[in-house]
Parts: sequence; C-alpha cells; structure tokens
Amino acid sequence: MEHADGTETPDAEAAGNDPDAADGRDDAPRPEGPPRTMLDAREELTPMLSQYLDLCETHPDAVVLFQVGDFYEAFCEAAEEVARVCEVTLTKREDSTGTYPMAGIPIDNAASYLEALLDADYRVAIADQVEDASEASGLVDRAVTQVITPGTVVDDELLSDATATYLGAVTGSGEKTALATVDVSTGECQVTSGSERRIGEELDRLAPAELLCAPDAPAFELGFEAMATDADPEAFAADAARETLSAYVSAPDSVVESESELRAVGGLLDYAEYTQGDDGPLEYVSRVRRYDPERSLQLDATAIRSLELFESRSPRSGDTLIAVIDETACALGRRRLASWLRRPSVDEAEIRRRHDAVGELLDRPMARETVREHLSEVYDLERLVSRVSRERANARDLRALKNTLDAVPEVKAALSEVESDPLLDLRDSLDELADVRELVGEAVRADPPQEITEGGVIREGFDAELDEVRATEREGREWVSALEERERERTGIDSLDVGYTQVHGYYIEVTNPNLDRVPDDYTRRQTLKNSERFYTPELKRREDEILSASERADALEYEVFAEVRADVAEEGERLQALADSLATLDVLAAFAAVAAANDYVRPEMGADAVEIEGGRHPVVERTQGEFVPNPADFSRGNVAVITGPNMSGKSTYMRQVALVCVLAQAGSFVPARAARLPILDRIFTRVGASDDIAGGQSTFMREMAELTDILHNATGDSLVLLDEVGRGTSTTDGLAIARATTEFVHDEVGATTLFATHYHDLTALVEDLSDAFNLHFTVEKTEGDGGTPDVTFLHRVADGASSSSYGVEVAELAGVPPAVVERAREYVGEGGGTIGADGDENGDETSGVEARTSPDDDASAGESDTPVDPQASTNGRASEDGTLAAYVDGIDADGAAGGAATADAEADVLSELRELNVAKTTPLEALNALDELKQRLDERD
Ligand SMILES: Nc1ncnc2c1ncn2[C@@H]1O[C@H](COP(=O)(O)OP(=O)(O)OP(=O)(O)O)[C@@H](O)[C@H]1O
Repeated sequence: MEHADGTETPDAEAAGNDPDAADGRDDAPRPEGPPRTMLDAREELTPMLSQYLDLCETHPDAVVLFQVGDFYEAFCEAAEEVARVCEVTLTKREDSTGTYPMAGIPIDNAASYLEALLDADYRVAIADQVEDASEASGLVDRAVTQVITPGTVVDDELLSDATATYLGAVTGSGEKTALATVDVSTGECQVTSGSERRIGEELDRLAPAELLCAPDAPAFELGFEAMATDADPEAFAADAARETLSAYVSAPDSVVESESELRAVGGLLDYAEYTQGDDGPLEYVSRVRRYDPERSLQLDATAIRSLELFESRSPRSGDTLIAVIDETACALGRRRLASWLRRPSVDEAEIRRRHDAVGELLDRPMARETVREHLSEVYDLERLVSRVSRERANARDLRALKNTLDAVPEVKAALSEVESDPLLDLRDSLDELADVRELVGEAVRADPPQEITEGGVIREGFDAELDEVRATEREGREWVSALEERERERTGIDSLDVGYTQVHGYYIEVTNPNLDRVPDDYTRRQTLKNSERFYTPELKRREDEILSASERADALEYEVFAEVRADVAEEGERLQALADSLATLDVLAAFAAVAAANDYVRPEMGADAVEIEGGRHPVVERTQGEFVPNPADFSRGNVAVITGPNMSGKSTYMRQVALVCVLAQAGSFVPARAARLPILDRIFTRVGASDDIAGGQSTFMREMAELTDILHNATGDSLVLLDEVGRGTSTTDGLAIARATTEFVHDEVGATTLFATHYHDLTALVEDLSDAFNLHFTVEKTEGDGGTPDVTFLHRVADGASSSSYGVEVAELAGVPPAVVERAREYVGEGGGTIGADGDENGDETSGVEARTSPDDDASAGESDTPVDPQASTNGRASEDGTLAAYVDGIDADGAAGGAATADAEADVLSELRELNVAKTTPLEALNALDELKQRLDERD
C-alpha cells in the first residue's frame, strides 16, 4: 500500500460512499464507527479491511487509527475527516472489492495529529499491530491498545504538566450525588459525594476534560468544556462496580461512604480500563481516596475566575496568581501548587505546619536554594511511574527515573540541619529507593536509544547470557574487520576491500584488473561495473553467527529490560509516596522563595477577624511600578462599605484581601506587613456586571443568581466580595438591592464582607448597622488648566465615605470630549453632587458621610417608572425571618405562597395578585410584593 501524493479527490460515489445508496440507513455518515461502504461489502473485504471493520464495530464511538507499517491509517468517512482535521493528504486504496478513501498519519510523529483530533472532539482508538509483521503468517494481528479521549490522554506530548487532566464520573442524585475522578496520567483517583449543588461546584472546580454520567445522574450545566461520554450503564451497577474496584483495593466498601460513590468509582475505572485497551486493572492506580470538599476552603468557579487564580479574565488584565507565585522547580510541584491553590486547607494545624516549613526554608536560604536546584533535576515521577506500570516506559524513562533518584540523597543532605517538625518529617519521608536506583543504574545504559527492541539498552556485566551472545557477535565482527588485512596479504591484492550491505551481507571486493589473482575458495556473490564481490565459506559462517548473535542479543536485551521494568513497577507505591513528598517539598520551597523575593510575611492563623497591615495585591504589585499598601481591619466590624471614584483601587483592594487569605490557607506567606487571619470556610465573589463578559444569560439575572447563591450559602466564617451589586438594573432598584443585601449579610450571615459601591447613599446605612463601617479611596484634587479640578489617584484606603464619585473627572481623563465633560459637570452641579467636599488625602477619621439621600441625585437616576424609597420600603430592613432570605426563597420556590393560611387571607392575597400588572412590574417590585403577600399570609396564620 503506497502513499500516493494523491491530489485526486476520490469520487465518493465510485467508492460506494453515497449516503443515499446505503439502503434504509439514512443517518449521515460519521467518521466514528464502521463505515457503511465496508459494511455493505462485508463478505468481499480483504482480510485486512475486514479486520479494520471489526475494530470499528467494537469501538463505535471512536475514530479507529489502524497501523499499517509506519502509518496509522483511517478509511472512508474517517479518512476524510482525518485528512481535514489533521491536514494530511486524502488518498485512496483500491482493491478487487472497491475503492476506499484513505488517510494516514506517521506513527513516529503522531502526537500533534492526535491532538488535532482530540481538539476536534473525537475519541481515537489506536489499533496497533500486536505481532511482528515479519513473523506473522498472513495477516498481522492488530488490537486496540488504547482509546485516546480528552480525559484519558496519557501521552506526555498531549498533556500539560502544570495541571491535572481529569476523567470524571457522576452517579446518584439529590444528597447522594457522587463524583469520582481519575487523572489517568498519574493514577490519582478520588471520590466524593454530596448534594447536587455541591457536586456541581466540585465539577466546576476540577473541570474534568471528559465526563461519564450514570443513567441516574443529574444533568449538570457545566461552566467549562468537557466531552460527555455515554459509558456502559452496566458498569455503573453496584455489583459490577464492586467487582471492578476490588481489583484495586481489598475492601471496596470500606474506601467509599455510599453506594453511589462505589458506583461512581467502579464505572469510572471500568471506562479508564477500556481506554487503556481493556487490559485488566490499571496498575498505576495505587490509591483510591475518598475526600470531603468541605474540608478545604471552598472556592467555586466564579471565585476562582474573578480572583484570577489560574486564568486572567481578559487579555488586558495581566497575570494570574499562579503565574506570579509559581517558583516550583519540577512538574510534581507545579501540579501540587495548583491543587493547593484550588483547594486551600481549612485545617489550622496543617496550615501552621506548612507555615513552619516555609518559615524555616526562608531562614535557610542556602538549604532552600540547594533543594530547589536538585528538585529541578526531578522528572515527572508520577507520570513516569504510571508509564512504568503500564509497560509503556522505555529505557530513557528508566534513566530519567534514576536521575530523579540520584537527586534524592542530595535533597536530604541539603535538609540535614533542619529543625522544624514538618521539614524533619518530610526529610524522613524521602525514600531514596537505593535498590531501584542501583538496579536501573546497573542495568540500563546511560544514554540509551528511544527504541527498546533494537539493542543498545542494557549495560555490559548485567546479564551473563546477554554478555556471552554479545561477545560472540563482537568476536565475529573483529574477525571480519581483521579479514581485509589478512586477505590482502594472502592474495597480494592491495586494493581488496571487505564490506557489508543490508541485502547481500558481508563481501570481499576485488577490482576487475585483479580478478586473476582471486583464490579458489572465493565464491562470486555480485558483479559490479568495475569489480566483483565474493565470499568465502568461513566469511559466510561468521556472517550467520554475527547476525544470529545480534538478533538474539537484541531480543535478550528487550527481555532483560522488560524484567527490570517489571521489578521497578513492583515498587510503584514507594515511588508514588516519594513523588508525593517531593511535590510537597517543592511547593514549600517555592513559597519560601516567593516570600524571600517579594517580602511576604507569615500570617498568624486562627484570629477572630481578618486584620491585615500594609496588605498588597500579589499580582498587581508586580506589574505596577509603585504599589500603595493598604490595611484591612475587620476586628471593628464585619461589613465594609467601600466607596471611591472609578479607577481608585476598590476592586484591587477587595481582591487583595481575598488573595491574602487564599495564599495563607494554601500554606504560603502573604504580601503584607503583618496579618492575623481567621480560617475561612468559603470565599464568594460577585463582581460588577460590566466586569463580566459572560454571554448568554442577562447580566442582571446572572448577578442575581450569584447573589442568591451567596446569601444562601455564606456563613459567619466566609469572606464575601461584592463589587457593585445592583449595577445591572435601574439605580433605584440597584440601590434597594444593594442596601437589602448589606443588611442581610450584616444581620443574618455575619460573613466578612467587602462591598464596593458607587451608591453613595449606601454609606449612610452604616450608622444603623453596628458591625458595618465605611471605607473610601482617597484622591488628590488639584486646580487644573482653566480652573477645572484634576484628579490624581492615591490608591489609598481611608476611613469614612467618599463624597463624590469623580465620574466626570475620570471621564475627562479617559478623553471624553471637553464639551461633554463640561455639560456633565453642569448636570452634576444641578443635582447637588458637589465636588470637593472630600478628596482629603489624609483621609483618616473623616467619617464625612456626605451621602445624597435622594436617588434622583444620581445622574443616572430616574430610569425606573416607580421609584422605590428603600428606607420606606417594608423590606428596607431584614426582619427576623430574614427578609432577603424570603426574597431569595421566593425566587427559588416559584413564588409558592400559601401554607396554612386561612381562607380569608388567601382570598385577599389572591385578589391582590390578580390585580398585579406583571408586565409593568420591575423584578424587585415583584419580589417586594411577593414578600409582602407572603408575610401577610404568615401573620394571619
Ligand atoms: N494600591 C494600589 N497601588 C498602586 N496602584 C493601584 C493600587 N490599587 C489599584 N491600582 C491601580 O489602579 C487601577 C484601577 O484599580 P481598580 O480597578 O481596583 O479600581 P476601581 O476603583 O475598582 O475602579 P472601578 O470602580 O472603575 O472598577 C488598577 O488597575 C491598578 O493599576
């Protein structure tokens, strides 16, 4: 079969590929599953194509790539798609049964093509030749050795080393929803369960690349891209799952907490096995761990996104937290760091241990830098071990393992003087695995080739039999290399050459003028233009000996290598444990390095309230020439209402408070002069509508849905960031919502809350709320050209409320035409929003609450038909059953008013409901009305 350069596109009809021609099957042809053309010609297919067809039938949801020599080939519809996606030439295969489109990708260089197919949302079944083509009598046997799917990629070239790629499986429903995940490249398998919402959050946090749903699992709306896979429903049955899991752990029921967890892990592992060629249990899955997401600081996907932990929200917004604090030296540490940031600890003792270790590594710069230097030589041990146990590791991998193990004693030596318990424990947990290191060192050559079947892999002196065979080969070759000299002497022909060709083997070459001197024992092998080639019986014998010894040696080397690899695989658990300790050490050393370079301090944990002196934003401070540190003191109250002009630093400030807490609970020191912090249970963020470019839902609806989530789930131990809540609707409604939210958080939730707002009226509220206080961002105002004020941002937070939003000045700074700016200034003047009462750069102690009391004062007010005076509203203050909760419950419960109300009350309420003109009611008014009706019913009960 040749790869023609094939400019010709095959005629689909001639190839029998016309969809309409396929009688009775009118679904469109797909690149996955058996091609119709072949199904129709089943009986006539050549043995090879019929083998291809069989494999397509057993892997109906994948594109089958079929090894033919050095290529992976696809045929028919699959060929067309592979040619398109991978940008390779579409050729055709013709035989007596028909013409089939064909496309191939080179096996040696398959990774980028496979990546293209995965990106195009295909699963790919790799059908390898599983017997040596030269030994096969007739058709070479082929089998699917691997199904590559987004969640089960194990190829290093297709994996990012910074993050884990998960395959997930969901079972159950309600409170018993379970999620199991496995990182197929490292064998990390975990399971958890909880309410559908919890599991939804956990899914968002882990963002598995591929998700299997059991028949009873709820349909999740995923906030990330994942391939949905229909797994075998039977694999999710409890008995089947128990059996699958029993190959991994001795007592399946003891590692899980419920049947849904058992079924999730079982179904998951069953599929993972299928993708690895259904070759039995996956040896590298050494641990199946159950965990409880509540045992970590919970950051939902919204918080992870808005705090820009891993991704920036927009290309403009610069770096991410992980980018600025990732000083890890190896891939193991990089993944561990990502997982600690994604799931900071809530275990105070554990956090202190990490801080102890970071502190000591900070104080011992020599030890730290030596450790980091040696860790940089550490290979991705977790993935290496998994390749070893999947029998995919080659000799280079084993050498990489040895190099990694070489670093371990050095790392331990660098830690010889440490004194803190966590570092002592960590040092002691570093298993040098001297046995494995020695074994590989003695067995495998230092610079082995990629291939493990062609010799050059095993060191001399390791295997006696191999040495003997190699000696025979060597002697033979030496004999041959001395032959030229000997024969020249014997024959007197100075130009006589001894050489070797692949086809003809060894020869003695004599040029034509010397042919008369050729001895009798020379037999002619080949005639060339100017010379003849000969062999002698002895040369032939030696040649056979050399070749068979060489072949035998290569085969023996492979055998010996496979034995060594199997011995290493036996130590998989110890290697995984070592990987675990190295990963932890790497992150702790990185934290110390970051602290040293950027002047971070150790936070004091277990405080009652967040108290930060001189706090900085870890990311902005790197990109900003001069960063102004700011304090945050919540010992005086838990709700801070923050005002200040646009661009004055409100968002930065709120995020820095959250990031300090995240870093601290992840185990890092923090960017501040000093910090006393509580252990937070969750961080919620609700950032302003215009900051969020998410499409689909109306931004206001989205904002309210997020607010609902916060108000339902925040606790007194949570940190809540609210950035301009209510901005997505009319000023009056927005203000009312902002106000009610603040009150509810203050009265009912008790969470540490930072509320940035442009609603200056909100600042007055603080007087009524004992645990709330105002903060504002100061600006410096100078007389500019022509008497108009210029504004300089000081980025400094101060007590009290700011009196003006300086929106007009910011508009001017941004280049809005002078005529518009002037006109705006006039409007502001008319509205009474004076500029200049504030701007006190010392800012302190001016509680200067110059709040405008009427919402109409705001330039953008008056959008609502029926202004609501928030103070006058019955809902202006949270009632003892939680007014806002009632709103929120109202949203959730579809407005189901009722209960045991009397018939009278019900009739009243019903008649009011009938009178309500829904089309003319704003969402907030509707909620207010609903709440009032509900309260009336409750009162009359
Ligand atoms: N403490 C600080 N020190 C130095 N520069 C800062 C500081 N805080 C913020 N900045 C700079 O000011 C810019 C604006 O800050 P930020 O986005 O936090 O303002 P904002 O008040 O939230 O604005 P808006 O109300 O328009 O959202 C930031 O991009 C940053 O470059």
